[in-house]
Amino acid sequence: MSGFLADPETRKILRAAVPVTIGLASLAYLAVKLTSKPSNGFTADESIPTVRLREGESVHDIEYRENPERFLEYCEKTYGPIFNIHLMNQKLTVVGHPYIKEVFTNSNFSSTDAIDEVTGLRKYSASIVKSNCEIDNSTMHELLRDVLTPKLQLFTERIAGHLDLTLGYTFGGGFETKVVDDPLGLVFHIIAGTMAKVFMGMEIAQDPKVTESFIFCTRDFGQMLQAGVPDRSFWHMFSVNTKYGYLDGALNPLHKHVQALVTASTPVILERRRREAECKEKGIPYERPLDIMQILLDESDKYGFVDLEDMCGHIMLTVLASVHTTVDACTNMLYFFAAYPQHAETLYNEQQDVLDEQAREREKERAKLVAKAYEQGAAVPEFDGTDLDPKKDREVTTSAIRKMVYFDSYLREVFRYRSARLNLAHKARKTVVFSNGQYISKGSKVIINMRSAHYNPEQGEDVNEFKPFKYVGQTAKSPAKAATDMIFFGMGAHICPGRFLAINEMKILGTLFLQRYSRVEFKDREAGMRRLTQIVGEPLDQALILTSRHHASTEEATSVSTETSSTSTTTATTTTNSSTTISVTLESSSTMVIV
Ligand code: HEM
Repeated sequence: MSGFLADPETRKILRAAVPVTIGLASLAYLAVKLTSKPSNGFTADESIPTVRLREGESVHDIEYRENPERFLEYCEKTYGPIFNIHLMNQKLTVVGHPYIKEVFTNSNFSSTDAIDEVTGLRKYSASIVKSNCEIDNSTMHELLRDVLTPKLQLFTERIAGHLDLTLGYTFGGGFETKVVDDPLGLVFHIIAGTMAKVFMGMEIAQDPKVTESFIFCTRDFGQMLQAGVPDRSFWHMFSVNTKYGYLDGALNPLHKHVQALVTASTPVILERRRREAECKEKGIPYERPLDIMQILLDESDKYGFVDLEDMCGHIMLTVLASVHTTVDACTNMLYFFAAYPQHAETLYNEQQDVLDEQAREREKERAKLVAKAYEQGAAVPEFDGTDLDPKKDREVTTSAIRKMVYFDSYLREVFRYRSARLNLAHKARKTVVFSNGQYISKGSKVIINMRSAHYNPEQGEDVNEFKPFKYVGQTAKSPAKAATDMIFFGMGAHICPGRFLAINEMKILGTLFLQRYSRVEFKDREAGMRRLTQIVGEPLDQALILTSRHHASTEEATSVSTETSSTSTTTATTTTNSSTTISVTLESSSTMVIV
């Protein structure tokens, strides 16, 4: 797998792909950014003010791009919570606090309609599934919400294991200082592999083609959706639609990714079926593999999946919604580590306390069992290879992750702080009247002013400051909880059903990352700080410098050279903050540039 990423051609493609890759959430952004189709026009409600254009400008794009947060703040102050703007070739009504909830919770507003209008998304996605094709079908939402999320804790060990392993070979062994030029590309690789294991299962995900599809399907889909954008001629659109949309979508590039999943899964699923039948025959319980593929198999009657290809099509659609968004959120989290190192250190201290406590509890358990055996005159129990194996004492477990309440608060604040722009367009299927009497006429589009929810002065005086631990101890303010002051994952019937998985992955990745690196810095701090509030889908292209925890305790740590030195391998023993002695293998003693 690391070989796959090390291939320079692949890395080039990946880097080029990243700015245009899309997940469902960023589709909304692209939908307004990339369209060449004329907008249907503003709502007919003339009481909604249209923001005045600057002299010599015919749209609001330049002013918005110059400083989105400042532009929105000015508009809110001047025009109130609801106003019209002409942005990205669209006539949009911006809806801000306190009316945002009325968009998310009214089924006559559809974000998929808004995306579909400018990308033709539905045609392409419907062509890779055979069941559940009707508009607004919520099969995957229900499956993720009702079946995956309750089982999420069972995935922690697998996620942690994979992340730990891949962090090692993508970001490096973890004990050198490095310049990572393309953190997004590396996180893409790490998260796509993790998702492949959660979605497809351990055996199927071993096939490198599966992870490749998890990485590249989003890029291919994004490129396809943009295919008709620059040229609006009838014949151009005709050829684009023929290629991708009609002929049953035969040339839809998602098909090859679905086929890759089908090919990798077929022998494994047949074997699972065989084992299940065998267990039934022998009257012994069948231990169901833990992955979304198995969930789909088990629920196929309920949800009407037709065959394996259909299931892989459904998985592929979920991959489009999940991988890029999670990669983006994880990379953005690393940027916050770089922007506010003092807070990252607080997170590290919290994890060490939690893991120390876990280790002490496990030690107590072992001592109890030994004492009992001693009392009973039995042999002293061996713990190696059992659940209480001392080697597992400091593993990142579900209960450890749950106890990291500073991390929960941190993530919520990252989500709040970063989302300060316009996002998530919705189209009105019928005329919708807001509680203040203003209305959006049928066919018009609204876009959510995330800033007005997340930077609302009602949240406290310091909304412009990043205060990551202000929610500690407030269970109602968990990062997954939607509220009028937290709409990072949307709200209402379509709220992101994968948010618990995404947050789990972020906490595990963050924990393992901070175990390895004591310092994360931007190569170009000024440019990096500007990336903190990028919305999902905009490029996160700032290089990071990582200093290993071990390295930080040596003199070399103070200087970061740009040269690559020859590698020497030494085995050493070091002591962590938690006073646990561990053996480490040190490779290369100075800076490496990962390209
Ligand atoms: C940090 C990562 C993620 C972010 C920021 C994110 C964000 C979002 C947002 C904003 C929406 C639209 C909500 C709305 O319209 O109200 C959404 C929908 C969705 N997300 Fe996520 N998401 C993430 C991760 C995931 C993951 C890991 C999965 C799957 C395991 C997933 C599956 C979905 C699905 C299926 C929908 C469509 C829900 C519907 O229309 O009913 N997402 N996501």
